Amino acid sequence: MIDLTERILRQVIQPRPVESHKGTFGRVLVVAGNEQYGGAGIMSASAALFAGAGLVTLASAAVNRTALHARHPEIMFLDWTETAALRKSIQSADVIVVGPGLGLDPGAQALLRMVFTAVNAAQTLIVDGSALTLVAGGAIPFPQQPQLILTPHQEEWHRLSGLTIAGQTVRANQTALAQLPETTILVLKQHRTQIYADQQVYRNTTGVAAMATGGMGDTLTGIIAAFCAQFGQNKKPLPATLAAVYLHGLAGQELAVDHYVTLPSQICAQLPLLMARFSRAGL
Ligand SMILES: NC(=O)C1=CN([C@@H]2O[C@H](COP(=O)(O)OP(=O)(O)OC[C@H]3O[C@@H](n4cnc5c(N)ncnc54)[C@H](OP(=O)(O)O)[C@@H]3O)[C@@H](O)[C@H]2O)[C@@H](O)CC1
Ligand SMILES: Nc1ncnc2c1ncn2[C@@H]1O[C@H](COP(=O)(O)OP(=O)(O)O)[C@@H](O)[C@H]1O
Ligand SMILES: [Mg+2]
Repeated sequence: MIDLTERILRQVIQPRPVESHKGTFGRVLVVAGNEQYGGAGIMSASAALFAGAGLVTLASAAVNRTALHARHPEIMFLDWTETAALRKSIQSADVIVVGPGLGLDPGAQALLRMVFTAVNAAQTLIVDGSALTLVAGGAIPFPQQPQLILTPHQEEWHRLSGLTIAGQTVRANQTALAQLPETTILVLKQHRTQIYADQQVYRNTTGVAAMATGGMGDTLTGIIAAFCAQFGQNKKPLPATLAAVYLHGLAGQELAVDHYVTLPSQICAQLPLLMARFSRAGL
């Protein structure tokens, strides 16, 4: 087990090239947030925006449009029942997040099937929340083509792998991961999140109990997405993922010095400050 340190941030977060534009920093599409869990989609997309993705689109239940734009007009919005437009949006994305607040009803199942069918081998697909629970149900297999990043909490991993929380040992987790598409990265969230990839296991050393608030995992998906979009090119999604997990915890930890609880929106606001600090450290 390799403990993550600040070094991963200096290694991954680079000063922005002078000759650049929004397209340089990647296109993230977030498919998330039904009528009940609209906040999940908004938090994931907001985190992608604050973590530096060049263009962010949220595909969600139509009712979430105004709430999103009242907070962040920078994020584009798509009604996820507009299937042709959604398919087009999937095709032009570099990184897709699917699942936070998606729900488990037949509409959510159809949407998940559609996303899994439309993604291609050049893309990164981050699967979280309800989407993991739906796959665990057995009727919708993970796609083989894209780079998969799964971000279950321990109960979601229980549903997916069949391993009880007490049975989630390193060896058992590695064996379960070997049943999934070959290059899958597993981010197994808990108070000290573990990341499994390439036969290796990493342990996050940041994060505090002040972060135990609904929406904190939704927020992590957006940070991973933005990091893969900006820094995960040339088939290097693993360092980008490790840095995103570390940064998410560090933001919460620093806030917790004088905040008893830390909200996802506060974590987002910290991200550009921390990224500036660590990109300069690399100079
Ligand atoms: N504002 C919004 O829109 C929000 C929308 N959300 C969306 O809601 C959907 C459902 O997601 P969900 O995570 O809330 O529920 P579910 O999948 O039933 O899992 C909970 C069960 O797992 C257990 N558990 C065990 N270990 C655990 C661990 N380490 N971390 C966490 N849980 C752990 C836990 O144990 P217990 O609390 O009982 O001790 C409980 O029995 C999903 O799409 C999500 O994206 C949320 O993000 C919230 C904000
Ligand atoms: N006590 C804790 N210490 C450190 N990190 C925590 C703690 N509680 C929660 N977190 C972090 O918050 C996130 C929770 O994810 P998740 O349960 O999926 O939340 P949600 O679905 O509500 O967005 C994970 O990244 C987890 O590591
Ligand atoms: Mg979650």
